[in-house]
Amino acid sequence: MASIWNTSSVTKVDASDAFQLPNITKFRIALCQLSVTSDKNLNLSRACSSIEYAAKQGAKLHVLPEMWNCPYSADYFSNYAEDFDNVDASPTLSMLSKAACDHGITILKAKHRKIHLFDIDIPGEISFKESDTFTAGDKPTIVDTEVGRIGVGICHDIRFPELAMLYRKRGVHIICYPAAFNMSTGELLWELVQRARAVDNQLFVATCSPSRDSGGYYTIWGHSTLVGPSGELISTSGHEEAVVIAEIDHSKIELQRKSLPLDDQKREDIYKFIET
Ligand SMILES: NC(=O)CCC(=O)C(=O)O
Repeated sequence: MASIWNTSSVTKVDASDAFQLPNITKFRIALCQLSVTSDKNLNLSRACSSIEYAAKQGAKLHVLPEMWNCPYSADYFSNYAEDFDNVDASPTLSMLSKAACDHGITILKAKHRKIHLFDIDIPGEISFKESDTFTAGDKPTIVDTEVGRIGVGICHDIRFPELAMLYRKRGVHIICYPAAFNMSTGELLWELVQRARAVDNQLFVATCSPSRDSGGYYTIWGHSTLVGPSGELISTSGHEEAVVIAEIDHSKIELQRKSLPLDDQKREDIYKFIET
């Protein structure tokens, strides 16, 4: 399903897309900003320890970075790839599945494939072409959990407001973006795009990045962050390895939408958002 701007028809939203408070209205989220090396087993064991730590802190939702088991560098991608249809043959899925059982948490309810591949060429600064090694996903990912309806995007997906708008229209409470922004675009844009997606759509945005010391040619910006529905920065990390534990209170969404009813103020006589 794709989303586009169009001036002649309206977004199709059914009753199940209306904003509803989830069963748990206040809970802790963990953003596990991991140091990623070329040693995959070490990456898995670090992720496992972070999940354990976060679970002990009472976190109900754990977000891991984009590329947390493999350095963000095209020459590693194919060697580190795993068969996600077979848990036993996948060291990563096996570890996550065990962690879910050990700590009584839910992992792996959906699979999101990055919709917008990161192809960039800033002369003298950075050049990267994901489309040389990856194929883009072709659908949004929405998953209902006890802590709310979650929309997923991966890194570069955050730059596309239409995806976040589509999630908003479908009743999402939190958009999670595992990510790995870089030093060239991170400082100027990373916080800006997160706050923009949150404030425009009046929902929570949670991001999680590897830490800066991660291996590979690409230097990572870090700064995993939780932003609230009025665009406020709730909690963030620096660039080093860290687990950010923060509170999500869904009543903030209701409050923000009551105080500033953007949906009612929209001028759909002038512009309309549709899904195709
Ligand atoms: N891994 C990515 O998609 C990086 C996106 C990024 O840094 C950007 O500026 O966009």
